[in-house]
Amino acid sequence: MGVRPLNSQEQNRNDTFCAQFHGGGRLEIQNFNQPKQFGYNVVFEPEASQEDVFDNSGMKKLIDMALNGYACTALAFGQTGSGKTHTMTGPPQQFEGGKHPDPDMVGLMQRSFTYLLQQAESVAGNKVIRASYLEIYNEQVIDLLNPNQKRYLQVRWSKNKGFYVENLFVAECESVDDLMAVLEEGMRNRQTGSHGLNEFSSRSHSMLTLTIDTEQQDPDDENLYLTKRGKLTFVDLAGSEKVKDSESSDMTLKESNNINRSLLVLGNCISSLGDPKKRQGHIPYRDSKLTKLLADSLGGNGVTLMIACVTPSSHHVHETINTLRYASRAKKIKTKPIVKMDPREKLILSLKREIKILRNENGYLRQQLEFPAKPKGELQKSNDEKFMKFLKTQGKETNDPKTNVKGGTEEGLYEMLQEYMIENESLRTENSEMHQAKDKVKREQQLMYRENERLTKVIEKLEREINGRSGGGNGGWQRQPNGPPPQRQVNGPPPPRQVNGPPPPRQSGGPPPHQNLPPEQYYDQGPPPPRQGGNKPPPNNQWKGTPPQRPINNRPPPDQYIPGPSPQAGRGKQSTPPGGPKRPPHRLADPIARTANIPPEYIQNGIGGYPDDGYMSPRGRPSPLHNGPIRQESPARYNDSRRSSQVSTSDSIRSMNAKLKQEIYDLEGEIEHHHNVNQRAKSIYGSQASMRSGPR
Ligand SMILES: Nc1ncnc2c1ncn2[C@@H]1O[C@H](COP(=O)(O)OP(=O)(O)OP(=O)(O)O)[C@@H](O)[C@H]1O
Repeated sequence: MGVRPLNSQEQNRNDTFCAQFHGGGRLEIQNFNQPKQFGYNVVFEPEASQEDVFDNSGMKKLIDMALNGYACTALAFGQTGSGKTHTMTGPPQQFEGGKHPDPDMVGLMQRSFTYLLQQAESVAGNKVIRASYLEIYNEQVIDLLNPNQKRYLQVRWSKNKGFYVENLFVAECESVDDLMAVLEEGMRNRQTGSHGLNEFSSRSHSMLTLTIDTEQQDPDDENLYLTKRGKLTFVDLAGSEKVKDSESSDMTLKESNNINRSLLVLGNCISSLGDPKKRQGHIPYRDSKLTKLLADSLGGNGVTLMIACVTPSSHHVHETINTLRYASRAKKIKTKPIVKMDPREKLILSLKREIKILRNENGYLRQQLEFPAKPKGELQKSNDEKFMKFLKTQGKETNDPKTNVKGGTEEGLYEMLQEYMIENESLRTENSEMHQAKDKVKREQQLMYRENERLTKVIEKLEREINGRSGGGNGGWQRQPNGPPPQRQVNGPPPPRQVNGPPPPRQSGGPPPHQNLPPEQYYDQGPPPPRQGGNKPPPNNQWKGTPPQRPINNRPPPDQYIPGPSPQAGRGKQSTPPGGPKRPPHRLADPIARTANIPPEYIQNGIGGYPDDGYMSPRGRPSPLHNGPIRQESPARYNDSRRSSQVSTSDSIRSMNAKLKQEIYDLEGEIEHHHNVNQRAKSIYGSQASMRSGPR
């Protein structure tokens, strides 16, 4: 809010000074002894200098925002002769006849030019400032930088730009002098007139617009430069006037009517925008060219500084109160400022951001699945190169407006956008595959955990069995509370024991060893293989000499199994392999290997967990001691999983699983040994008894 001093006319008329200043933006107007209070952000008293106005109006902040890509507007409004032009440009007389303006009197616009150029220098990257200057006179748009053009300019609307003036001359400005020249040229061409209230009255609304393109480095990508298009518009409205007071002639009467009509529309827009209920409804921007061109500044995504100018004269108190009410309504308007960018660059940026997020996600998933980091793909490389090329072309286009490279750029841009979208899509697909694979691995881990728990129980049961047989004394062994039996050699023979010693006391009435164990707990299908000799003692006449005994120490450990079918009846189609029947592999020996899903070349190469040393388990599957592949399903993973780490959670669970199986295997051997000793002892005992009870 700016209150100018009383002018000579007002002083001569002995008008009273009707404004009182209470500080903190509070202003009181004496309306025929009825005080009216108003509050604003800042109130400039008549003594305030032009510098004070520039420093304290928030103009500097507005310029900084424009440099950062926001659309900003400084707009002066108020009654005719209230000091709008004085505030915006300094005294209007200074532009008369090429006079050199007094530096202390220059207004907000000239000061802003200087500040803008200073600030622009401190911003890194390329900057381009362009200026246009127009006026709306009698509801017609005139280019103030190209006044010879006889035609009035059209106000158009586009989805991207909003309302804009077609064919407006735009001057590129590199220095403060260039900007000053634009201002002076426009001010010279502006429609002014003289009337009863102002000798140099503006008869039109003027708009000087600076577009500020700043090319700045993307904080997320040092190779990426983004162009932000900030806008700074200075609006000096024509003043509202009472035709009676301004003593308008025919010509100025028409001007006054147009001015007042457009200001009325502006007032309607401001009151609708300032009312939260009406704001959601229709705002009558289209009712005047002024409001069309101010639509974005008022209610869109811009930031607007409104400077209401009033005279303190009691003679004009009514207009002053109107202006102050107008300003109070305008103060309530809330806009949503956003950074303006080239829509194509914006799209590229959003795609690039999405790609970055997807790449990060991809990297994270790869880490989780222990795949090696993906090298920069061809598509990705070419996209990045194309984008850099595009930016360079854009730069050339900017520097040389005559060069018509737009067609080529458009084509390249379209192609690049398409490729970005393809890359995006492929990353999305790959990521979703990896998510699925991750879920699968998790499920498999859970299965393994469960199986290990079960195997541990089997082992405990077998241990109990052995301890029961060996009387729980020194002959038996105890599992350490945590972990596998310490003394046992996994691939070696069982601990030494007296093979030919007395049979261990058998639990009376207990079943033979294997009858204690539910075979389905640890065998793949069907019952365990028939033991040589069976569980029952053979008839005496069939057993000659040493009873058949399984050579415990010669029994092949599980990792020496050779490929071959199960010796069980009905299961193996081949004959029993040399070296005696082999135990069938445990049904959980390799619960998750799915050879059917593995591509042949993957197996042939011996990559990805299948050993290529020729070792196979009894049924042609990898040994439980080897890590089997678990992630063959996703084709994207064939190549990547080749160097996958051996220390994954899955692998450690799997190796635990293998150890447990080995233990079970050994324990079974031990039980079998006990069983044989038992049988032998019984047969000896039986033959002695028969000798004792024989015919005397
Ligand atoms: N703060 C001020 N200090 C000194 N003189 C001022 C001040 N404000 C305005 N004036 C003077 O008052 C006169 C009218 O001001 P100005 O032309 O800026 O009014 P305006 O609001 O632009 O009027 P119009 O709407 O008719 O164009 C000018 O001579 C100007 O120098």
